[in-house]
Formats: sequence, structure tokens, C-alpha cells
Amino acid sequence: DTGSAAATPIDPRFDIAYVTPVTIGTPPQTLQLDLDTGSSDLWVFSSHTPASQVRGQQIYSPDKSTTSKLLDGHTWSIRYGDGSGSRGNVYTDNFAIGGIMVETQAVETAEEVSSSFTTEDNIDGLVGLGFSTLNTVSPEGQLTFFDNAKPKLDAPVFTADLKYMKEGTYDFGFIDESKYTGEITYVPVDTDPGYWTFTSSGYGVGSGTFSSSPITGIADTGTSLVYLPTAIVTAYYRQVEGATNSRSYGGYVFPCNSTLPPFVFGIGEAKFTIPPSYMSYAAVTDGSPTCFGGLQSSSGIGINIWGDVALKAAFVVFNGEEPPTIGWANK
Ligand SMILES: CC[C@H](C)[C@H](NC(=O)[C@@H](NC[C@H](O)[C@@H](N)CC(C)C)C(C)C)C(=O)N[C@@H](Cc1ccccc1)C(=O)OC
Repeated sequence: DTGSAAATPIDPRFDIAYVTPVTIGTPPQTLQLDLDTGSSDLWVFSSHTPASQVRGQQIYSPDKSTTSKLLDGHTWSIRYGDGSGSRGNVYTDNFAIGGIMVETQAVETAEEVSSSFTTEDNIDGLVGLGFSTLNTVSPEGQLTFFDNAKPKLDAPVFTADLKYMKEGTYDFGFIDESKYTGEITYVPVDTDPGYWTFTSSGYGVGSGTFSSSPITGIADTGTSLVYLPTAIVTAYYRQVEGATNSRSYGGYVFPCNSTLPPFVFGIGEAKFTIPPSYMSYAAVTDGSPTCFGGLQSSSGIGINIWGDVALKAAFVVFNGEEPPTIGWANK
């Protein structure tokens, strides 16, 4: 099998996250989920989510599905790096993305979600596409959609073609040559503890010299920004007029009318350029003349994260063969 599904930005003003339509159950219930390579739980707003925590999200009602089965005695509870989280029970049911159907996918129903999920009314849940070792279901961990679908796919891969303030695509089971230019550069993935962890070959700020120093981090479609070591981040903002590291805004900000250099990162011998428009992520509040940077420091997180600001500058292949690799191409 092969399949494709849209990755649509949830906000017209800036790319905070992307959602993809999925179907769950019989008859199919359609939800818009955030495909997240930075985690490995598939969880949804559901008929079990307290009404006070639901604000317009589509919900999955297992009782309305003839193919749903409670996974008795199983629960899940997840905490993300941004402090958000959720927890609940587990069902298995039919689950499809882009026409790829998995009959007994573990679908985790939310009994509780944190406030940032309640307020984000365009996200009905997440599809974790990290490695299944990170799945939080207890007492038995469950497989991700990708692990379940892999045997059915023409090739054990999925690709991300995220776009700046536009609809992009996730493809499953094939590599669409029309979506990229030149060659795909593959690098090894370290699957411990369960992220798509790889090592970039270095970085450059604008037309400055390229610094060939290894940067190990994760490819995370579920994180909006890029988080890198402080030394790299300060080198970048040193080139931005009026940039400061704001405690009140929680990161580097600068006057929106400042000229920003592009940010270059290396994958093997290949170079990828994040254009200035992606690096000026968003006004700190609507209409403010102060903008928040798309590149921030990872020092408070503990890992480097190549989030959407970097991923949308490339065509990315998540290769699930043994051993897994990750491929990057320009587009
Ligand atoms: C199973 C937990 C998943 C894998 C969780 N993953 C993450 O938090 C990673 N991805 C974060 C998600 O992409 C998130 N931005 C999705 C949105 C919609 C909320 C971060 C680290 C880049 C995690 O590592 N949580 C840490 C908590 C943490 C991590 C980093 C910093 C601080 C705290 C944990 O609990 O690990 C067991």
C-alpha cells in the first residue's frame, strides 16, 4: 500500500502546528490529528474527555463504533517537553491515514488534557510517529500507526513535506520524487530512547563561514521551532539588529522590521537553508512590532530539536528499515 494525507497549518498567522485528517472506527469518525515524530502515543479527544476540557475539538466516541474494543486495564499518561500533557484509557479500533488502514490500532482516549490542549481547538489529538519504545501505555506498551502499517506499505517509510504557511503532505510507503530536487542525503538514526535522533554536520549564519561541528538532535514534526545549543543561537542573533534574549517572552525576540540572516544547517555534505521569513516566527502578540525567533536555545530542554521551522525547509524521509535512517533533500 501507499498513501498520502494533507498537513495543514492550524493557524493562518504562523505555523504553530500541522494537522492531518484521519478516520477511526466503523462507521468512520474523522478527526484532525497532529502527526508527531517527537512522541509515540496516538491519543484523541473523546467522549470520555470532560466537557469542561473540550472546546470545539472533534471527538472519538468508541461506543459509536462497531469495531472498537476496550483494552481492559490499560491506561496511558504523557508529559511533553513544553509541559503539556494528557492521560486516559485505551481502545483498539480501525484507524486510517491517507487510505492506509490498520485494523487493530491502539487509540488512546483522553480522560484528561492539560489547558494548552483545550485551548488549541484545531488539534483533536496526536499520532505519535516516534519509535514504539516511547509509548506510555501500561502495563503493555502499544505500537505506533507506522509500526502497525509498515508490513502493508510498499516501502517501510513515511515522508514529511511541510510548508511555510501552506498545506503540505505526509506520504506513507513511497518516496515522491516530484516533491524534492537533487539527491536525498541519508544519515544514521539513534533510536535510543525512541526519537528520530540524528547528527547534523554543522551550521552557518547567513553568508558567514560554515562551522563544521556535529549537532545531535531529534527531528520533531510536533515541535514548532528549532532549539539548538546556546553558542549557535547567540552567534545567529548577534547578526540581528536589536535582538535580545527576553526573560518575559521566554526567548530571543527582535524588532519585526529587523533584517534577519538565513540559517544554514548541514546534513552530511548537503546544506539546507532556513530562509529569514521562517526565522521570524511570529509577533509576540497580534500586531506587536516585536517578533519571536524561530531559533531558540535548547539549554533548558536537554535535547536539541529540529522542529517545523527546520523541517519545512526540506523534504524529509523517515526510513523505518533496519537500521532506521533519516533522509533530507532540498525542494
Ligand atoms: C513519552 C513522552 C514524549 C516522548 C515526550 N516528547 C516530547 O516532549 C518531545 N516532543 C514534543 C512533542 O512534539 C510536542 N511538542 C507535541 C505537542 C503537540 C505537545 C520533546 C522532548 C521534543 C517526552 O520526551 N517527554 C519527556 C518530558 C520532557 C522532555 C523534554 C523536556 C522536558 C520534559 C518525558 O516525560 O520523557 C519520559
